[in-house]
Amino acid sequence: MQDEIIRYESAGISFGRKKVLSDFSLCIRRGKKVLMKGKSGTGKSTLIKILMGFEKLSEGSVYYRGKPLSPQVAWQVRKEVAYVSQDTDLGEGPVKTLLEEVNSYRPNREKMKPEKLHMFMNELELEKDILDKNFENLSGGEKQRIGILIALLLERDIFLLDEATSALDSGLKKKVADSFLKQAGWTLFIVSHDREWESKEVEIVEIGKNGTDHTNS
Ligand SMILES: Nc1ncnc2c1ncn2[C@@H]1O[C@H](COP(=O)(O)OP(=O)(O)OP(=O)(O)O)[C@@H](O)[C@H]1O
Repeated sequence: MQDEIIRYESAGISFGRKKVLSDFSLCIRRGKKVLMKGKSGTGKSTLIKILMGFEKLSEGSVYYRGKPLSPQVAWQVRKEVAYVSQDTDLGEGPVKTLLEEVNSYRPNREKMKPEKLHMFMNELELEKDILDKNFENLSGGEKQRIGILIALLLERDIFLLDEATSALDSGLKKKVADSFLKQAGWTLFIVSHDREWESKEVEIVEIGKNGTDHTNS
């Protein structure tokens, strides 16, 4: 299908002898919002890392825009998709400098418009003076919001959000979730334990304890 963005087919994940997930199938089409829920350790984060090329499937297949994942396709994913990981670690240095560094990667160049920066900072309730602070010294919730800020500044329309709001207070979780969910054109693959993501726009996929097997396609 032309509008297919991500598809797992009978995917299985093992680490050594430990089977984490088996026979998992899921298709995410353009504009869909999918929330993956399930107990800790069921392989949710790993499924996302596989798309980025950070981990590999042990069984089955994964496709991006209809193409089986290969190192080249994983590279395409990294250029086209905004990924917010569970713990945003950008190292040390002033936030402003880190944002400029992100901007220096060729595919993202000229994307960081100051007016956008201020609009997104406002939405994320980030004060201007955070730009001069050392990233390392920020709170967990502030680091998380900088991760989301970067994802938004990249102006992409496919997002992989791995516990992107876990350290935020409930009001802010809701605000962030709503601002992502209202974008009809965005494709969202969300891993979260936060209830704030559960809304009518979202398809919920439950992953079982021993690797369940969700098929929606
Ligand atoms: N590189 C790795 N090497 C060995 N084991 C790993 C590796 N990555 C993940 N695991 C293990 O695989 C299991 C699944 O991890 P994963 O982070 O994908 O789970 P999760 O469903 O996202 O959990 P949580 O909800 O706690 O974030 C865990 O038991 C984890 O310890």
